[in-house]
Amino acid sequence: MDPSFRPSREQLSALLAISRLLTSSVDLPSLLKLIVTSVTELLECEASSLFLIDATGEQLILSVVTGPVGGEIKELRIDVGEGIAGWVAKNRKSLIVNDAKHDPRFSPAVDKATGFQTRSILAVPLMDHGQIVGVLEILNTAKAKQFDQSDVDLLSAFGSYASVALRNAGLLATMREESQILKGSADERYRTLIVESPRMHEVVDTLRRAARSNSTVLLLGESGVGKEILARSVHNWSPRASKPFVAVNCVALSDQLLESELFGHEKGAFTGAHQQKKGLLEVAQGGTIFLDEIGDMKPNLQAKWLRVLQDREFDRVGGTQPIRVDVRVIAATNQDLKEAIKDGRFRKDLFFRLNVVTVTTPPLRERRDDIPALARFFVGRYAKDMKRPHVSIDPKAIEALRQYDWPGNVRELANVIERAVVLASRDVISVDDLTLEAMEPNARPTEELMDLPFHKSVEHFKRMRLQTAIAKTRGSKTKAAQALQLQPTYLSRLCKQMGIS
Ligand SMILES: Nc1ncnc2c1ncn2[C@@H]1O[C@H](COP(=O)(O)OP(=O)(O)OP(=O)(O)O)[C@@H](O)[C@H]1O
Repeated sequence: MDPSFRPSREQLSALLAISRLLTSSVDLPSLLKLIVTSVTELLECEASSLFLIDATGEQLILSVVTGPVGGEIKELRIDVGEGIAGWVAKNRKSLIVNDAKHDPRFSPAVDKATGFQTRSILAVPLMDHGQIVGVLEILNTAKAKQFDQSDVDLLSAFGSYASVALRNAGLLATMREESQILKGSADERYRTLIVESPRMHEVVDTLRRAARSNSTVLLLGESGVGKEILARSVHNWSPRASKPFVAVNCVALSDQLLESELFGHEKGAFTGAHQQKKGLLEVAQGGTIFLDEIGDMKPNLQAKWLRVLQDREFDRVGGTQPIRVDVRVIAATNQDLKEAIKDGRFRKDLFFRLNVVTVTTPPLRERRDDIPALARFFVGRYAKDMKRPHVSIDPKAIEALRQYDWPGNVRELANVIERAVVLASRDVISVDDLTLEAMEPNARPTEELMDLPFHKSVEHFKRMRLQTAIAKTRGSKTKAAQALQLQPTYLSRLCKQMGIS
């Protein structure tokens, strides 16, 4: 999105409302629908369609369209580079074509599938952490309206919300797509591990040694300290590196879904189980399975995991034949498992099975020597993502980061830097570009929000709603989620992303 884009008041409040709507939708199909219907309304166009990039990154799948044929599109895949959407995906640039029939990039294949007769079209890329995830198109068929730069700006702003909402809802879809899971180990965000402080060197030394064996590893530490990146590193250092790494978040899914995702199911095991399906454990065969937030696993599943850890075998849901697996298990939690055992929430025998190589990653405030290197690393990453290659950070800003307490740890630091890279008006990020105070409950009046730059205002607003709701319920995220009409798991994810502890 063009950083100089200043939406009108009406556009800003429409975008805020849409952002709320999109972030409160938790399942992928309804989110997709919501995206195309709200963008059609916001941009006052006749129709819109959304393509998502497939697991190979080489094709776009037409995922949803508005208009008369909305519900019943035939599956359509186009190559990256083909047609308008393909051009946008390939070049990662928005494109206006006001006379589609005479533009050589236009391909009639999409019109055929959607039933549209496209006259003018505007398409923008949907990006997430520097990677293209899809293309959003709006179009007119009968109307003679020409799209212009103001439409590009508004659609791009909308697109950045849509990408975040897709990232949030994508978790489930990702878990269902085996190829995506396998690709997960190459995820950009987890490729480089920064280690500077003596305490992190100790952690890494222990884990490197453990990586050579098949021992179960238990990673403890506050949210956002880097447990998942360490788990992926253990996998990469181990002899299993060429095999899959499968990450499973134990709180993101309902009990029943988590069980069938993990263990798979036989045909007819429950309503909707039309065919046999492999579970993630089988997908991880020969590799590593990472159980994130294991402290939140329900007792019934804990018992099944105990069997996997003891005997390396399990049954599919509805199955009678035990299946043997060869997987290395890494588990992580930010909970005090000993407390959880005392409260009867966690099985003691499972804890003993997990507690083989146990490593606690210290919070960022206890290893401040990591902060400068991490900050520079994130500046480089986001500068590349935002196509601002000359952005750097002032030593005084680094010092301010060193002094801060980081309740949300490395994730919070990454968020602060991302915001600074997006919003900084000059090429050197200064102390003023860091929104460290934003961690305080913030009650800026709406009027004041309207005067902030676009990204800042939306983020302040979201943060304010979350913090106020959590404060009102004296820290109960479940009650706060109820008050905000969000799923508790989704609220937890939002808090995590924004570094709200
Ligand atoms: N040492 C590090 N070097 C580079 N990036 C890091 C490092 N530590 C954490 N990060 C980045 O910070 C973000 C948060 O880290 P990660 O997801 O591993 O934390 P976590 O402890 O698993 O969090 P949670 O408990 O909330 O799941 C990720 O984007 C990760 O890539």
